Amino acid sequence: MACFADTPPCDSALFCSGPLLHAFQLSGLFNDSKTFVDAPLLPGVTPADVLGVFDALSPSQKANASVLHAIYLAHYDEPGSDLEAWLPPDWQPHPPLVAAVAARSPSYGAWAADLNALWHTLGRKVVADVEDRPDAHSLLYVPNGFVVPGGRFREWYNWDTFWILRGLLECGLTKTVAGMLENFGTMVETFGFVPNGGRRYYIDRSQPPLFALMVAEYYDATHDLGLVSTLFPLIAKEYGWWMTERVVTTSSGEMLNIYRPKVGMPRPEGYVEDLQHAQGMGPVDAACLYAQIAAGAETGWDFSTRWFATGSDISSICVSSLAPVDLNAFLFQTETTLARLATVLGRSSDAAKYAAAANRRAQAFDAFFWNEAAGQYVDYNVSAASQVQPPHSDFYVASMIPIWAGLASGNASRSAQIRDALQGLGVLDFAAGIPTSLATSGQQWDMPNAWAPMQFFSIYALEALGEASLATQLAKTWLASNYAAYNSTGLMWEKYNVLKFGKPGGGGEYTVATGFGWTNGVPPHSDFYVASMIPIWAGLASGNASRSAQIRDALQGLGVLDFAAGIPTSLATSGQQWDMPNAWAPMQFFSIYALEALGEASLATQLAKTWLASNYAAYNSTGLMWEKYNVLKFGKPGGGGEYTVATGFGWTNGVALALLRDYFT
Ligand SMILES: OC[C@H]1O[C@H](O[C@H]2O[C@H](CO)[C@@H](O)[C@H](O)[C@H]2O)[C@H](O)[C@@H](O)[C@@H]1O
Repeated sequence: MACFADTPPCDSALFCSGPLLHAFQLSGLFNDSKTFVDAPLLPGVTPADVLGVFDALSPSQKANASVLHAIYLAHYDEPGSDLEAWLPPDWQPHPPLVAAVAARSPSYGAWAADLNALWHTLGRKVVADVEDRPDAHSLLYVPNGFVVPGGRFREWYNWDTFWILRGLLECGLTKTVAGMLENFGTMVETFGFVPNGGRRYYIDRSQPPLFALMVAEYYDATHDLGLVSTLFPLIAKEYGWWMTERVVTTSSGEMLNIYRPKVGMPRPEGYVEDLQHAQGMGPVDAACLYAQIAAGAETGWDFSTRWFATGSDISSICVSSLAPVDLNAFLFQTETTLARLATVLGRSSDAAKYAAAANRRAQAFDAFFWNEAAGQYVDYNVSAASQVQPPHSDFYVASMIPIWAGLASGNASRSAQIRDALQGLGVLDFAAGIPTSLATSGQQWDMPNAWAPMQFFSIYALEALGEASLATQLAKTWLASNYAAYNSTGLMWEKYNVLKFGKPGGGGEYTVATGFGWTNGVPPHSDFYVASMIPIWAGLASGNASRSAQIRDALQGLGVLDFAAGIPTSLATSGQQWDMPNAWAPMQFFSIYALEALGEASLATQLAKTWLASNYAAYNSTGLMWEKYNVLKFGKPGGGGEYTVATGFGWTNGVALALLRDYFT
């Protein structure tokens, strides 16, 4: 197994490795390891400034959370403040798809209209400061606006973008798609590949390669040969990267692809978790483990028993010795697509070269990945020179991906065998979609989670098998479950529970996110309006423990309790005063006592203290109490709307006095 001791994910002493990162991540100041590494430096602050202040601390100060918190407040801006809300310029309120769906089902038509409004909520652009001061940000600069997944995933993601682009194209946003493809082109120019996501802490690894397929989707929707001919050398370059940096040669001489980032340190965005996984290990074993954890993230399946040698023990993760069935199917599709685009562009020798590569890979699929006894395509263990005997689950949904890629097409007996195997395993019989695996491990890429991209592959795989009615049934079940969850929560979710119709999934390192790019939908403008706290303050959820926990999880998933200066009015940046980034005193009041009513006293205390501290900082620097405050900028007044922000200020003072009584006496 490859190990790369002392190799950091990137060369930043703020965002990727080093004593400062270590101290802050272990300080307990952040609920999620990703928060700290998403915070840029304030304007005027340089990496040398903050590193200098940190280096001058004594060892005990470096371990003191209050000291670190003060340094954080003085030097760092809000996580995500270097991304601005961006409305795609080609967005249209009534795309033809919505009318077509509405004609068959008015309720799904209304839902599709809401999904089209996704692009309002999830559109982002990188602010100019990221280009001007790249070392002050973990965000990577890209020139064009893009669409993010949502929740804690504030930046673009590599393979998520394939489904986001599909949705954008369905809604007619071809210019936006062109811009996002150009962004990826700049990534390949810089790094040789598209990284995992738009942060420098992701540049040590990629994700399942779908860039060529994204370009093909765009070409099929627009026939814009100009952009395709610009991007062709870049998708070819990225394919070359996979064929040199992520390849092994088997003892019989075939080249198979693997996931293998060259890193030997914890993931900055999963720092605390990775240190915990390596607890008790010596430095060499720990470095090997970090490489395998990063490889797990590169698979997009982070994490799953699919990669574990023992049970559900993540410390036994061993990814790089496997040639994953889905990665090799994606590269088969990449080769096929490169051949097709080369033909369209009149590059006949390239077309022949990539068609030959696809042909070789199709043969390798039969030799290495097809398991006759199981009636499935399975991962191949290159180190052991044998197919993986599923240690934990008789089924991983990755086995559907070669079928989607067309590798079983035209083979009637194999198609029937696969269908029988799927029916025998019962994986098409679940209440809410096809499961990720049959192993219940607590990891997010296992039972009971069902992910949108895996439904997509499975539905089109069933079509490719000639099983149209099974495909339709799975599509309908999935949509019905998404719709039920949307109706009851007003949200689209990152993943769903395959056992519980209409319920979100869970497990893994972070609270299930909402948004959500690849699931394709959100409510019209904002995932959250603070008015939703008022029924809770009024006691309408009191005494209902499961609903209270669900509300808390939703608030945490949305990240609305993580802002620098209180709870925001909404997540929509509209320029109106009752929207982001404004925080109003009465809404803090309702929210704080709503959290108490949920039984979340420590969250309530934290919000009360944050709000009072921000009021107090503003008072200290301006001598004034303000009508509203900026939730992104600690100690600063708010703005927007029809008039200049007022001072005085009646209800701000009343709320402050009430909170001082309840939380400071
Ligand atoms: O912070 C933990 C991990 O989060 C990401 O992985 C998950 O979300 C991605 C965005 O939707 C998705 O592409 C991936 O398949 C999910 O497992 C991130 O990509 C990981 O690198 C990161 O360690």
